[in-house]
Amino acid sequence: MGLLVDGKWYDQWYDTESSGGRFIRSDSQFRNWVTKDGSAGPTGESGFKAEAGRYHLYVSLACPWASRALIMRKLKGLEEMISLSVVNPYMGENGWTFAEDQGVIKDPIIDADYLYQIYTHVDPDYSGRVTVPVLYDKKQDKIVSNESSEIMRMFNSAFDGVGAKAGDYYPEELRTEIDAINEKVYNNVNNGVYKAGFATKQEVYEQEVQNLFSVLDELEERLTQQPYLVGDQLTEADWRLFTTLVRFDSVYFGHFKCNIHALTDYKNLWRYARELYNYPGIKDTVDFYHIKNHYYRSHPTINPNGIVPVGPQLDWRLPEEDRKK
Ligand SMILES: N[C@@H](CCC(=O)N[C@@H](CS)C(=O)NCC(=O)O)C(=O)O
Repeated sequence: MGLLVDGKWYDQWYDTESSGGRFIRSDSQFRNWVTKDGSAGPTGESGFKAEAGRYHLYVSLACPWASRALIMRKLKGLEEMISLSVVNPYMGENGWTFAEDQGVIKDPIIDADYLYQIYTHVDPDYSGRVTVPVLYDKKQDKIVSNESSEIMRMFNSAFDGVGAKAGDYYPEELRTEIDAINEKVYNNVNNGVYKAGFATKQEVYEQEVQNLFSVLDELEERLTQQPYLVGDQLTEADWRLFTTLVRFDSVYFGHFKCNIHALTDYKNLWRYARELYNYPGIKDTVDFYHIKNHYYRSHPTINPNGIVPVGPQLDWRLPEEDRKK
């Protein structure tokens, strides 16, 4: 794993030394928005109009952030409209690569070997982390965005006039509630597992893992009252939680030591996670080979020998009698 400094790649692990053993995620730098008419979005420049065939999405099937974008692309039926590349699950000294493996989809734009070449292609002096997802504008040869939460929002509505499927996962009247739950889930669950897993001090790890499980307990309780995080309707808040839940027992429980409980110990959350997994189209976006091989092989500081565990054996099917709460 590494990063770019003035367009040059350096192989370097996260620095937790200067932050008291804490993992601090850096902010994404490309923050433009695809909009219906090409006007500027909440951040960034104008000039990215929603058009079929114009944009390309780079993802890792292992990555929970990239998976959010992939899920929204699926839900909104944008597969034909927005082309896709998938990186190799192993993220080593060159970061994400397009080396051949099952499920890898090569880069059609510059036939890059490494994802960082996409970043330097649009900005030869780029400094920062090279992350997925990346939404790329083939018309202007620019990166639109490398921030998954914003790519999700664009996919949710920007392409509605050019043939996207119906469905609004961020409805106006629920936004305040969605934003509030997203904030809590992001800090304690989505990023919480990373904060626990990458902590390099015992007390930091313990605190992060406690925060994570206290929020999972809260969510478990919430799901006794209502089927989804924000009431009766599926929203982006559910899909954002889902990408962490689906990786939980296979990776975060063991690799990131988030092991106070397994997801399968939570009656409601486990049922809910399976319901979302079995939602039309969603399981096509989940690849346990990429998920397990990425995490267990790419983090030598926490799993130096790179052994990928065989289990756990999980049954993601949801029997008919469990479908209704
Ligand atoms: N805030 C970003 C985070 C994306 C992110 O951190 N992706 C990880 C993969 S799960 C990555 O590419 N990491 C490479 C690195 O940090 O060098 C987003 O939500 O899009």
